[in-house]
Amino acid sequence: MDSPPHINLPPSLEASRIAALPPAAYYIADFITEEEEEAILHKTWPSDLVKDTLLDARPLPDWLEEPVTRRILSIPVSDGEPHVFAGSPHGRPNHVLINEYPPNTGIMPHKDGSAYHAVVCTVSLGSSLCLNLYKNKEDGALEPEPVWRILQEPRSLLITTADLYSEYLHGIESIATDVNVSKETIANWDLLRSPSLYLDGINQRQTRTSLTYRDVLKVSKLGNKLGPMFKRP
Ligand SMILES: O=C(O)CCC(=O)C(=O)O
Ligand SMILES: [Fe+2]
Repeated sequence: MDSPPHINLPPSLEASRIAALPPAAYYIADFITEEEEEAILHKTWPSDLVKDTLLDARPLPDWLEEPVTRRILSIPVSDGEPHVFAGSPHGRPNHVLINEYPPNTGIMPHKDGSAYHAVVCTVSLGSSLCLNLYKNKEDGALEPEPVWRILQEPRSLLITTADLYSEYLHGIESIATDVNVSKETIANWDLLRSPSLYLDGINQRQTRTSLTYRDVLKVSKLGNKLGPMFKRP
């Protein structure tokens, strides 16, 4: 499970595409090192007053830009193409949401809405858990079972875009153990760092912290209009 001391990023996101999902989602298991994970977790301790709050600092502090933003911007979507934020209004993420999920903590199925450009980059720290993707029935009600599940390992980067952003909902179950974890049920199984950890079908959760990088379209209205939405459930 040790992460490499140096990170070898894929030559393009295409190499990390989650083929089972509609275009397009990408998963890079080793996006940061254990040392970088530790350093970021240290920064998000409550003393730094950023946990579970909207970080509304511009520009983003160095420890959120380096290494994560720099690496995101360094990977072309495919050969000869620019990075995944090239088409976004600010050309880069300008906003990071930090969420903490102790065991038995989740987030209700939801869509992220029109405040953001439709590219979401999530770095996971500390523990693995499953992100569920849901769709609405014809009548608008939520299908109770997820259509797909993505297992997010610590130090991984997950990128979701396009229809996955606008047409599907995402959520995390409030459970302590993810069950039925297998090649058949996990969309990104072939891209996992350590699939052998889940051969019994079980992921025992520990506290997972996520950093969600997005481009907020209208930065100036952020404080007034969006602030209260970002409290954790
Ligand atoms: O923590 C995550 O991976 C998801 C968070 C999320 O969906 C959100 O904050 O909108
Ligand atoms: Fe979300």
